[in-house]
Amino acid sequence: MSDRLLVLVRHGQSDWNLKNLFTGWKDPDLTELGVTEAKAAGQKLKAQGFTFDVAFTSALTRAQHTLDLMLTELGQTGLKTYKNLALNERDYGDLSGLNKDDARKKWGEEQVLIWRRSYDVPPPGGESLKDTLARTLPYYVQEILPCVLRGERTLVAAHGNSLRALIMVLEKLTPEQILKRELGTGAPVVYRLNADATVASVVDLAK
Ligand SMILES: O=C(O)[C@@H](CO)OP(=O)(O)O
Repeated sequence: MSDRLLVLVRHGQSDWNLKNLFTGWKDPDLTELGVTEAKAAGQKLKAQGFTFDVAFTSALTRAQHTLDLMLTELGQTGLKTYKNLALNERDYGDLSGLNKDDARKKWGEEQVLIWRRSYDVPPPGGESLKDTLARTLPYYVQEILPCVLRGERTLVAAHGNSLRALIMVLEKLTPEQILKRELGTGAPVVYRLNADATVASVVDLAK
């Protein structure tokens, strides 16, 4: 296989997504809708004929559960899987557990958008996207990318912001461009890489 396939999937809706709470490194599980979204992601990949040789996920339940559900749908429950906190969600620090609308009322729409989507402004006590990238990128380069370049078809189930950090590098996005990039829950993004690790093609299966 010299397909150099890399599929990134954000976990399905979590209990705290539903409650509109900043989540970060807190560890809520999927909601019923999140379970449905994760299964649908697996079914979508299966319908397109994908199978995988290796999977990576974070140390958090919502991503691991999403991966398990996808692998069940794919008929690949025994797949070699690596779990690492390098793929965890961005740490929201003092905002963790706060309601996002309450935060907007308290600090204003613009400040909350800066904390949620800017590249280098961290929320109080937490990580900026740049900080998140500083821990996800080495793991990607050292552990994930070698699998992809060896031709192992690779599935990654992680989080909105840890994946946005990787996508920023993969798609060479500027800090302005990444601000607007949102990832839907349970929406696979399918990359094929060139031998030099640049992106040959990207298909967002949510669209
Ligand atoms: O709360 C979080 O950890 C993330 C992902 O759900 O939220 P946001 O989209 O605000 O970065």
